[in-house]
Amino acid sequence: MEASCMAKLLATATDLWRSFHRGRGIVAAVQGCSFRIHAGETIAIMGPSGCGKTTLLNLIAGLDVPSSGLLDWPGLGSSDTLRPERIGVVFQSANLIPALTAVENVALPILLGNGSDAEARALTALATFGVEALAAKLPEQLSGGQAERIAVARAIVTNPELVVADEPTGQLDLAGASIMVDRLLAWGQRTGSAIIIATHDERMAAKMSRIWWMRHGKFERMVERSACTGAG
Ligand SMILES: Nc1ncnc2c1ncn2[C@@H]1O[C@H](COP(=O)(O)OP(=O)(O)OP(=O)(O)O)[C@@H](O)[C@H]1O
Repeated sequence: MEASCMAKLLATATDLWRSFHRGRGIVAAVQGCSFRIHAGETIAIMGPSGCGKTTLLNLIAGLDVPSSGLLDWPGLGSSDTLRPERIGVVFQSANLIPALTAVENVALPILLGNGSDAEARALTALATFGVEALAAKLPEQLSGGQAERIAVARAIVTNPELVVADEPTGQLDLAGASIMVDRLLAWGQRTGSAIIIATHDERMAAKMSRIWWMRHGKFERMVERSACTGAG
């Protein structure tokens, strides 16, 4: 699905700031960012280490609250009902639960939402990323790249309208990263979901319809390839 300004507005932010106390000082990790995210959009957040990508993703996913500014999810509901149904999250370094098998990890968001057919849906999500054969493995038996594929399967298992992924391909080689992102984008096209990934890899970012370049907590440059420019 091609995103357009007619597409459902999922999230909107105006002059978003997030600061942290560190020692005696304050770090302003996100500084005055404004944007809109529509259904079907694919967005890469790029920029040097420490520029604020993870902090911004955590705000968009409702995992953290801004220090100031407005953040709203008009198409997704209130901030306390966003996850796991409406927003799927891929954390940096996969973050699988060690005591659960791959399929149990992937089924977890469905079980948390009291959904049905959790195992069957988890197997389908694993198959989307070609890792259904790993269903019975524990995280300690997986390579970093396999764990990343399973973490992405977990993020899409509830068919969320927005997927937020923090460096989801860091452990994969170029070919593996490309296949995984292609499968995620194909899933997004089928479902009409929006996908935002933070990445250091320009080849992955080039697959997305928008690129937000960050520096020192601010949007330095926004590259828009789709008709809908949601900045500001
Ligand atoms: N909980 C926290 N407490 C204090 N400082 C923090 C906290 N979280 C992030 N920061 C600081 O905010 C800034 C932005 O960090 P963030 O993790 O968002 O950057 P990033 O672009 O995701 O980096 P990377 O590419 O290395 O993952 C950094 O200076 C970081 O040290």
